[in-house]
Amino acid sequence: MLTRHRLLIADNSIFFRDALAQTLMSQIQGLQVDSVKNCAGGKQLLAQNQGEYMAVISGLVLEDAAAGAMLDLAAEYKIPAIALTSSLDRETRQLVMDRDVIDYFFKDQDGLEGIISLIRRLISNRKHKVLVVDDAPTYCAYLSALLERQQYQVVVAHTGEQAVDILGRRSDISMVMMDYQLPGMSGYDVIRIIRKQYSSTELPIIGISGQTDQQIPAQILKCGANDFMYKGFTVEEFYSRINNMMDLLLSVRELKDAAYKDFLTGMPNRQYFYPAADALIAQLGTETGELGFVMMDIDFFKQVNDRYGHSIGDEVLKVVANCIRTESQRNALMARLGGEEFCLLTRGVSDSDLLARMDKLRALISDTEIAISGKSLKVTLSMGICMRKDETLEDLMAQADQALYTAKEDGRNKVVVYQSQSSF
Ligand SMILES: Nc1nc2c(ncn2[C@@H]2O[C@H](COP(=O)(O)OP(=O)(O)OP(=O)(O)O)[C@@H](O)[C@H]2O)c(=O)[nH]1
Repeated sequence: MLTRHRLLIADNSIFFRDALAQTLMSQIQGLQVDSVKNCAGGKQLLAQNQGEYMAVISGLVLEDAAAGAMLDLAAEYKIPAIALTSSLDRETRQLVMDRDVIDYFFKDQDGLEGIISLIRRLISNRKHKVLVVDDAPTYCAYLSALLERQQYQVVVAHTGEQAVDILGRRSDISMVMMDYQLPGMSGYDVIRIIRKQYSSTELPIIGISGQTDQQIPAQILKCGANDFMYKGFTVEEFYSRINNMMDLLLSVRELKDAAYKDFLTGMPNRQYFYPAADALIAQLGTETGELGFVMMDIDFFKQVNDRYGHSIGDEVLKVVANCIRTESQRNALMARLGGEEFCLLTRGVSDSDLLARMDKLRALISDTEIAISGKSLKVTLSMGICMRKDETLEDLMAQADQALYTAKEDGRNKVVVYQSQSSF
């Protein structure tokens, strides 16, 4: 479902207002923009639509109010404010920075592009949690307020032990801001512990220090932090460093997605699957937990391509992948191994449960009417299952493959469980 976001623009120039609103709406999906020419109009909309606006973009000077009035109004409603200005002399810059604005832009083409990327960033920031680690509650509150103004979600820890505990329990933290001087476990120790679990591109850490000792940044960076700031930073420096770090994180995630996700179905690909499956099997170690491997293959898929064309074949692959995803999500590692072949590795699912779930999936696919470009078709899926303990991935796959071969030989649209020679 598309999430909707709403913005308020206030500016004297109808030309700039309209250009900005149109460009933003055309470039950012799901964005709704209201625009007003003065502070009175802005005041009315803010009162009418409380809790609706993700940001206010306002000219510094509006025709009916003192300079910066609309930005102050946005701050009263706790809405991030972005200033528009035609000049940036020392006095104007001070006027902007004295307010709770998250950024300022010139009213020109560069400014327009800057605003678009900032709004995109704010929308993206909403999905990210930053862990702030500082023993001083007032400083924690200050950092949290700065981060929340950029729409980040904030999680707070007051000691190193708390930070380690939070990161051990939840993997949804995107970045850590860490004061190095903490009671008990030091910031250095915490960073070293974090780095054993997460690399610097998986979880960026920005070290912070209230002391001006020049040894501190070097030591923090050597322990594994990505960046460092002294507590006397300016707001612009703070946002630049945070945003640079978030850009790095997102670029790495994009690269990983491109390398490990099948571009057609969005499922993990074989490059992702093999090491992840090896790790899952190794984790099992001496534990006595059931391990199941399912090899799946769409029946007569060549005929689908031959009869309906390759692009419809692609759509069929997506539909089948979605069925596999929704029916197999619990305790499973799944992948598109290639072509019309998918696989599933389960852990801790009993033999009878796995067989029942796979048969339900088989029935779901054979019953699904796939409607594409005015055509309607059905496909079936054959599956081979191997349910064993103490097997290597290679053995599991070979045995499931053998069972899949039997399912195809027996007429397809079947789930066959591998039987070892000794059980005959
Ligand atoms: N549309 C589409 N077709 C693909 C893709 N990858 C592989 N194929 C096709 O999948 C078909 C697989 O055909 P076969 O291996 O002969 O198997 P089958 O027709 O499914 O027959 P059985 O497996 O024996 O039931 C080939 O025609 C491939 O070209 C893809 O990404 N998109």
